[in-house]
Formats: sequence, C-alpha cells, structure tokens
Amino acid sequence: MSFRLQPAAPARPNRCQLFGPGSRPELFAKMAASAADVINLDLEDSVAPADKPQARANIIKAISEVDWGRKTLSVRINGLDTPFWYRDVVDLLEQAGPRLDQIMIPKVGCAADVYAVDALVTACEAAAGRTKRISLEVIIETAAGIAHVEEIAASSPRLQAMSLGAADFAASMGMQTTGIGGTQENYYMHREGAKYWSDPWHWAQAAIVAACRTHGILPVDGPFGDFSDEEGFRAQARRSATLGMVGKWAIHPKQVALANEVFTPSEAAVAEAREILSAMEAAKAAGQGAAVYKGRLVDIASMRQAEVIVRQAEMIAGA
Ligand SMILES: CC(C)(COP(=O)(O)OP(=O)(O)OC[C@H]1O[C@@H](n2cnc3c(N)ncnc32)[C@H](O)[C@@H]1OP(=O)(O)O)[C@@H](O)C(=O)NCCC(=O)NCCSC(=O)C[C@H](O)C(=O)O
Ligand SMILES: [Mg+2]
Repeated sequence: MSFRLQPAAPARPNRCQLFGPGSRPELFAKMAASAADVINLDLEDSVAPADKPQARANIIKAISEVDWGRKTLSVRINGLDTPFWYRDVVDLLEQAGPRLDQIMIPKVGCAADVYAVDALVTACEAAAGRTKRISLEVIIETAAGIAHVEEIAASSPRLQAMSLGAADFAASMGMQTTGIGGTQENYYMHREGAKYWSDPWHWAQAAIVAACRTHGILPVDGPFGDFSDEEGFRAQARRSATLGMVGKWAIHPKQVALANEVFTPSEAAVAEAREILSAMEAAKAAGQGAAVYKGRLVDIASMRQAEVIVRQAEMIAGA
C-alpha cells in the first residue's frame, strides 16, 4: 500500500442510473417509481436543440413536484462545446428546488472542464443562498476524456461518479461500429476456423476504474443500447461488475432490474465472503497469515477482497 491511502468512494447505492429525456415529462413519475438508485434527467443528447428551453423548464418543475424518494437525483447538462450548458447550470441552481443532488457533465475532456462547471456551480450556489452542496458526475466518452481520465478523476471535491459513454466514445475514437456497448461483431480473435469474441470496452473501463479508485470516485458503466437484448445487457454488466464498476445506466425501464440484479452481491457471494473472513480470523488467531478455504489459498489480501463484497452488500441493505 502506498503511503497515501486509497480514499473510499461515496457510500451510496449506484447500481442503476435510469435516464429519461427532459422533453418527455410524462416519464418523470415512472422514473421516480422505478427501482433505480439514481435518476438522470437529460438535457443533452436525447433532447433536440429546439426543445432545450422547454426541457429545462420541465425538469426544474419536476425536481420540486415529483416525489423522488431516496434516489440520487441528477440532471445531465449540455456539453461545454455548446451554447446551452451555462444556462442549464444557472437556471437549475437559481430555479430548481433543494431536492436536486447532482449535475452530470457529458464529454469531459480534461480537468479544466470540471473546474469550469465547479466554478459556475459554486458562484450560483452562493448567489442563490443554496445550503446543500451539489455534487458532480462526469461521462468519459471522448478520446481526450480517456487520455486525461486520471486528472479528471482528481479534478474536484464535488466529483462523486464517472461513467463510460460507449456511444460517443466509439464515435470519438473512430471505432467502426454503431453498437452502444456489448459484443461487437468484428472484434474477435480467429483460431482454427472459430471466432472468439473479445471486449473492446474493457481497456477503457479498466482505466476508468483505476482512476476512480485512486481518487475515491464511483466508476459506472454507461448505456447498453439494445434494450431488447437482456442477456447481452447482463453479460456486459457482469463484466463491468467483475472489473470493479458499481453500476450501469438504464436507457429503458426494462434494464433497471437487470442492473440491480448484477450489481447487488448475491447471497451466495456474500456468504462465501463471510466464510473467507471467518477462515482468516481463525487463521490469524492461530498465528497464521494464510489458510485453505475450499481447497484454495486465502490470505490477508483475500480478506480485503471479501470485505469489498460484504461492505457493498451491507451498504445496499442499509440504504
Ligand atoms: C428508448 C425510449 C425512447 C423508448 O421509449 P418508448 O417507446 O416510450 O418505450 P416503451 O413503449 O417500450 O415503454 C414501455 C413503458 O415504459 C415507459 N418508459 C419508457 N421509457 C422510460 C424511461 N426512460 N423511464 C421510465 N419509464 C419509461 C413508457 O412510458 C411505457 O410505460 P407504460 O405505457 O405505462 O407501460 C425511452 O425509453 C427513452 O427515451 N429512454 C431514455 C433515452 C435517453 O435518455 N438517452 C440518453 C442516455 S444514453 C446516451 O446519451 C448515450 C451516451 O451519452 C453515450 O454517448 O454513450
Ligand atoms: Mg454521449
């Protein structure tokens, strides 16, 4: 372990982030009634430019009027390369009620992007006399974003979460696909007449997880576009969870239960983690640093692995 201890990520459930366009206010109550931990009301790419002012007004009204329960309530603003983003921030901070928790910044390319939004949010909060501090989340979905992922993760004490946006990421990287996440037909190894598909998102996800874990930020997997493909979603989500991500977006209500299922440690996984902890406690009491559990080695590092699963399960159960 480095002399600098790894900071803990915010202890709040973030298994599923359900998105809905700000221009479809009829969806807001349904989103609030869903089992998603986080709600993302969208002002960016799911809203046509002509609809942005109305979408802003819809969201500001709904923040106060809809019962969002205990969910984290986030609004995705427009990108810093548009004429819309500053108005999104100013109107939200001046007009939305205190229920707003978080602002999501899309297409972040460097730490200065977050700094700019942080500065505007800070000024607006002070001017409006808002006492609740708005948190930030970012999407890594450009070549610049992934190249600068570590400085972005370190960019602001307001930053709580970071997602991979597979669609814009693929476009920015010049990837030859129109698929949003999941298996890509042409990304395979070939051996003796058979194809073995590989995961083109893996390296970017791993970079995001490492940056997030270094700076105490929640790493989140973004959208899976084919909402009719439940097994495809599940497989993508399981890979993300195995890599260390804490949750995944839902772009259709069908995907919420799938994300919750994958990112809630199973009873069997928690039971096994607790058994490993017990086995190691017994080993330590006997003056040993390692033990055999179900025919395999477990040691002090295994305890840390087991603690990740138990902590996650307890945090979700207690939320
Ligand atoms: C994808 C959709 C456009 C589909 O909408 P629709 O055709 O209305 O869906 P269904 O008829 O199948 O709906 C069934 C019922 O579910 C309700 N519904 C639909 N969507 C939602 C929702 N998001 N939240 C809650 N409830 C929802 C319908 O009203 C139906 O209800 P009922 O009639 O009572 O049974 C639509 O789902 C949608 O707009 N999804 C969100 C799109 C979005 O926000 N996209 C932005 C995020 S992804 C992205 O930006 C890419 C990323 O940045 C990247 O670069 O990777
Ligand atoms: Mg995007």
